[in-house]
Amino acid sequence: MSTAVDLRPIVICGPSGVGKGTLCTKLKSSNPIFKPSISHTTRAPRPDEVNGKHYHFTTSSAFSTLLSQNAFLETTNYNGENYGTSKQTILDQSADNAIVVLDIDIEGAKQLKKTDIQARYVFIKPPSFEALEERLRGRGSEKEEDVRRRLERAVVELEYADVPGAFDKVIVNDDLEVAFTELVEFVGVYQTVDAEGVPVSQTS
Ligand SMILES: Nc1ncnc2c1ncn2[C@@H]1O[C@H](COP(=O)(O)OP(=O)(O)OP(=O)(O)O)[C@@H](O)[C@H]1O
Repeated sequence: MSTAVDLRPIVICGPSGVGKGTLCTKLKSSNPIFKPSISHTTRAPRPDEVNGKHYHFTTSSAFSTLLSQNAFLETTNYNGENYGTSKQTILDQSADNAIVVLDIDIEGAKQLKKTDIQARYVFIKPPSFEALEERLRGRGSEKEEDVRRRLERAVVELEYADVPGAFDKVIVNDDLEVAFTELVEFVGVYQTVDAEGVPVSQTS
């Protein structure tokens, strides 16, 4: 017997360093149905990158046009190039039988809520503020000033997570495996490949 799979995108929010990326990576490697959203970018493709698979490679003027049409949930500028998560891309990927997993900040989530995209919103909480600080410092990828800025932002994000109805599910990422199990249960699609990539079961 097969049950219809809920293809609504999964939005994963939470303060920097809480483990969103770690959980998203685990989710995506547990079942090929989970896909990251394919961003638009103005940067040139690298030799191994395929347009429409790794990114939607776009000219600066096309990017500006999309921006003026309010086509993006969020945009970033990195190394002088623009990157954006397009709402239409999320709709297209969902129509193509993928569950899009979005690791976006709260502002991006608020933007998404204003659209007609029916997503499922998950907030990842640290077991404590001290644990968050420890993880951020432990990762060692940010300068002290940046760590402080991220922690200040975390206070605001954690407050927003407590607003009734802001998220469909709040998961405390204390033990990673426990948090991952909670995430999988919420999403309702069980793993088809184990950590070695060996098939283990079908979707629920
Ligand atoms: N449950 C956990 N217990 C201990 N450490 C963890 C746990 N989950 C993740 N980590 C570690 O915490 C650090 C931050 O995790 P990660 O980079 O996934 O966070 P993030 O929320 O994606 O951050 P950012 O938003 O800045 O990208 C990493 O070093 C990761 O290995």
